Amino acid sequence: MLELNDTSLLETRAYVGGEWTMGKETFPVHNPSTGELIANVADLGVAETKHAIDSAYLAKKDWALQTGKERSAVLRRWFELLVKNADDLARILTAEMGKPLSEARGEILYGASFIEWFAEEAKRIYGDVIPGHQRDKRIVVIKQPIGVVGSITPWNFPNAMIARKVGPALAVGCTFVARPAEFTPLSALAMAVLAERAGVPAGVFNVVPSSDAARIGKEICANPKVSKITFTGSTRVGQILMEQCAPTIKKMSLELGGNAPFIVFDDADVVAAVEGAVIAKFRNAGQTCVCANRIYVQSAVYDEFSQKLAARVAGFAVGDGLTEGIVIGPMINEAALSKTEAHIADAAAKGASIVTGGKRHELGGNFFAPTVLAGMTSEMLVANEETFGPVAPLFRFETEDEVVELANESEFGLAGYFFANDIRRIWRVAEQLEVGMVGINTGLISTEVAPFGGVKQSGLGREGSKYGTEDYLEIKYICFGGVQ
Ligand SMILES: NC(=O)c1ccc[n+]([C@@H]2O[C@H](COP(=O)([O-])OP(=O)(O)OC[C@H]3O[C@@H](n4cnc5c(N)ncnc54)[C@H](O)[C@@H]3O)[C@@H](O)[C@H]2O)c1
Ligand SMILES: O=C[C@H](O)CS(=O)(=O)O
Repeated sequence: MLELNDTSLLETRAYVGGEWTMGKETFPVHNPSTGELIANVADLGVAETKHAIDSAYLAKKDWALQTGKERSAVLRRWFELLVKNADDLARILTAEMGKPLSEARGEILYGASFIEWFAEEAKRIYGDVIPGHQRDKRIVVIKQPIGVVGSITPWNFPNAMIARKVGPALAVGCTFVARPAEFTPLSALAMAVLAERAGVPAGVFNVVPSSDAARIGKEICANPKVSKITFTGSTRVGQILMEQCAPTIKKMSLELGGNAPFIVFDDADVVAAVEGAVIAKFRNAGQTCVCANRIYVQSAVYDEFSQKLAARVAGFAVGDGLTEGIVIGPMINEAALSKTEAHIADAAAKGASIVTGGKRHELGGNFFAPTVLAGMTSEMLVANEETFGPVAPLFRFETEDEVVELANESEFGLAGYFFANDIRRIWRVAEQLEVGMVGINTGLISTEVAPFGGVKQSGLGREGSKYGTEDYLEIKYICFGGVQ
């Protein structure tokens, strides 16, 4: 049993229209570290999902009529409760997702920071006054909430990926129906417990756990009362959702897959680059959308970098995320392990060498040994697909032009990183990388104050920052005639 200060945060019922309901069915949630059953959670179907959407639709008028300051106060209270309960929320998150407790607590505070940020932005949704085009005309532009937002989110950051969406949505006056990943619904339900305590009105925030992602997703995409879909997950599912939203022309925000290049130039601080690679690659056991997926190292520093990185990786403590000092927790499931194995096998078959790791961990279960591969080439699966596991593939390169071309050889464009000190090179490479976000001499770029998002097939729109409300607003142009 999970040791919580407030056991009421381990909620297994769905939250719809301000009511907690167990529905007719349940589905199990297991701990990926131990395989143990954590809880059986309400398994809502299409009818209940429709009811949640109806509840959000009914609630949207009054919520939008509240002032930004009134909505801000509610979000601020929610933020304060999320922080106050961070330890319990982190334990729930680690239990259902597996990441080390320190990372889970970091995610809770990161997620809360979006609620805090958009509590502030709620008061600053400005319009425009535009000089009239004719003497008797006066032009005003106002911004209004889009309406009901449907949200579908992944298991790897089960708190922050919802917070990054529900924060701006509620701030501007939208209402929200969240369908969390089937592996990790408990974090979303705990957020709903605290939202209710914070005074979020009934129907404004709804959580619809379900084991049938495709069926519930179809309802959310097709329902005409839903005005917008915000999705975080794989590019493959993002494409499905785009097709399903076409008949009703829904607005969409998509935070999709990545294949981040991580480049170490010969003028880099190699020790700093190793630490940057550790965080950019192995955070959440590599199960992060902005993880370094390809590590390019210029020849002159290749041997030093690979030796230092391998030594750090070989020393990682692997185990249950609830255990103090663990750096690498379990992968989410067998499919994740198999994909990681397949990428390593493909690389080895094409000439790569395993510097450390390279196989399932001796702990068994969902644990995988943190891995460094050398001698990588562009023909390998790892170069072209998102591994989403604790594998650091090293590619050697000679020139700046060569590595920029290699880095951009991907249909993905979420994040990219490089370590260098020549300011002219830094500007050249930062401007040329075909990504939405660039980390220079750092492996950790995620923050609520900056616009998070990608280009190419990594998504549409931005989350966080002053730009984060735009995706939840409609612009209305009002023309006053006859003014003389
Ligand atoms: N860009 C970002 O901010 C970001 C953040 C986290 C994860 N991701 C990406 O997400 C992927 C890993 O997460 P995942 O395995 O949960 O991705 P996924 O696309 O398999 O699942 C994401 C969510 O969509 C649901 N889903 C799956 N099939 C669906 C369907 N047909 N219709 C409706 N919903 C469906 C899942 O149940 C889950 O809740 C990686 O590609 C990663 O890069 C991106
Ligand atoms: O998986 C990617 C998420 O966006 C996590 S983070 O925002 O990079 O921390």
